[in-house]
Amino acid sequence: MFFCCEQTYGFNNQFVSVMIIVLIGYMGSGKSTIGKELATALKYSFLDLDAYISDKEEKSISEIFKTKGEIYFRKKETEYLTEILNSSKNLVLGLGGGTPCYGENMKLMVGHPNLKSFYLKLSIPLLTTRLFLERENRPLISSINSEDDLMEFIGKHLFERSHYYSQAQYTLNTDHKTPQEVLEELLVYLI
Ligand SMILES: Nc1ncnc2c1ncn2[C@@H]1O[C@H](COP(=O)(O)OP(=O)(O)OP(=O)(O)O)[C@@H](O)[C@H]1O
Ligand SMILES: O=C(O)C1=C[C@@H](O)[C@@H](O)[C@H](O)C1
Ligand SMILES: [Mg+2]
Repeated sequence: MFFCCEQTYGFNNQFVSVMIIVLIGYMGSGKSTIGKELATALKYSFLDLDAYISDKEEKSISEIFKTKGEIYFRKKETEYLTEILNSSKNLVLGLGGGTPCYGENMKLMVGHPNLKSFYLKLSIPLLTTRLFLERENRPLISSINSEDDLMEFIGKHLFERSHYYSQAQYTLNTDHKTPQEVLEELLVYLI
């Protein structure tokens, strides 16, 4: 295994480790929202894995799913995740909702020496309310037409995915918390 991030860098005659903070969670759990604020607070760069994949492939995530299929997307997701984990700068990384649940992705992160991972946990009813209004650009749920069907889908999906999400180093329950409150809780583990 080779991680650039294991290296330390001379800085003002000190050695400074590069740190990657990874936000894990279901679609709509707040990874992008909280991630940007956390990066600003820490003066780190923010990287959203979905946006990174979209840039590299020059297609929206929905277009990738439609034209190349989900398996192609999952292969690229692992490839780009590996690339990012090997990068050598301080980073807050917001994963895709499914990233921890495929291939060896979770192992890559758990075994990484300079990485802290946080699961932003949100209950099924709150995820449903949030996602029902924002499902259009999320290909796995865009064709679901009622809140009841969406709630059932999310419930089943979380039943399968929780096993992976809960391998994060820290789990934060974010129900009824503002982004600012979630950010403050996160910072407690980082400062
Ligand atoms: N703590 C919060 N309280 C209320 N609304 C929130 C909170 N965090 C995020 N939101 C809202 O929920 C929606 C989804 O948030 P966001 O896009 O950050 O989720 P995500 O985890 O990045 O989703 P995806 O995996 O689909 O990219 C957005 O409209 C965002 O403004
Ligand atoms: O939960 C998922 O599997 C996904 C979540 C999004 O972030 C995207 O990565 C994509 O739409 C798949
Ligand atoms: Mg996002």
